[in-house]
Amino acid sequence: MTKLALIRHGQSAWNLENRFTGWWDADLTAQGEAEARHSGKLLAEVDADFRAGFTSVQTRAIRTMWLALTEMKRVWLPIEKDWHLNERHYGGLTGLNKAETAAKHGEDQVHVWRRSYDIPPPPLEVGSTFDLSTDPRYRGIDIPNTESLKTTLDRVLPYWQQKIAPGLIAGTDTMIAAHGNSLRALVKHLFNVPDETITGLEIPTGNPLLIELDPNLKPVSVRYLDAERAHSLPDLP
Ligand SMILES: O=C(O)[C@H](O)COP(=O)(O)O
Repeated sequence: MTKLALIRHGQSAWNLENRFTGWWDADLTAQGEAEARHSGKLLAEVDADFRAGFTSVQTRAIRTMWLALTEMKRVWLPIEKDWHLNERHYGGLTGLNKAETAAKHGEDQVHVWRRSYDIPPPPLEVGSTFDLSTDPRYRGIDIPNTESLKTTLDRVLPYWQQKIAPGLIAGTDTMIAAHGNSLRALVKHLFNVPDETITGLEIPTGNPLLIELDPNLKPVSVRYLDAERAHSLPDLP
């Protein structure tokens, strides 16, 4: 069985401040760094031979991968960074405090923006402080101004199929360090989770989700490595 480890980055500065983050490049907090190292310690104990890694182009995911690999003594792994694994773009909500936004627009509206499958938040205004169109890492990329979980899946999936799946089919144990919603999209695909229930899946920061895949990439087992910080798991397909 091939092993796939999905790691949501450790706590970021904006997770701590409870701000909508999306594509904004918030870095890890000291606690986030500790969570990333702990992920690496847990992964080092797994009976696996990780030989490939993928991250987004966002600092918190990249550094989570580095810190985990350092603990695993595997900094030599080839790592591919790609924006297709970025967090879901939070549009015009980027930078706002989640609790203040709920107080202003109501809990129900904020829940729709955060957890509906196909309703995106309002778009980011052109010229906003959080506009990343001049960021060199996105040169030549038609960056979105908002995304739902559905449109996130629409860009994660081709990348998975073209870049990640072939290695897994060939038997390469693989790590992905990414984000709450890009990983949620991937789990939806792998476990055939229906649109209505995927939004209930919460992946904790810095707790690797270890999935064993058969040669058709069908999951045959799934568990969080840190059982004490585990959340509910999707049913096996
Ligand atoms: O982008 C963010 O703010 C978080 O990474 C994920 O946020 P969510 O829990 O609102 O999906």
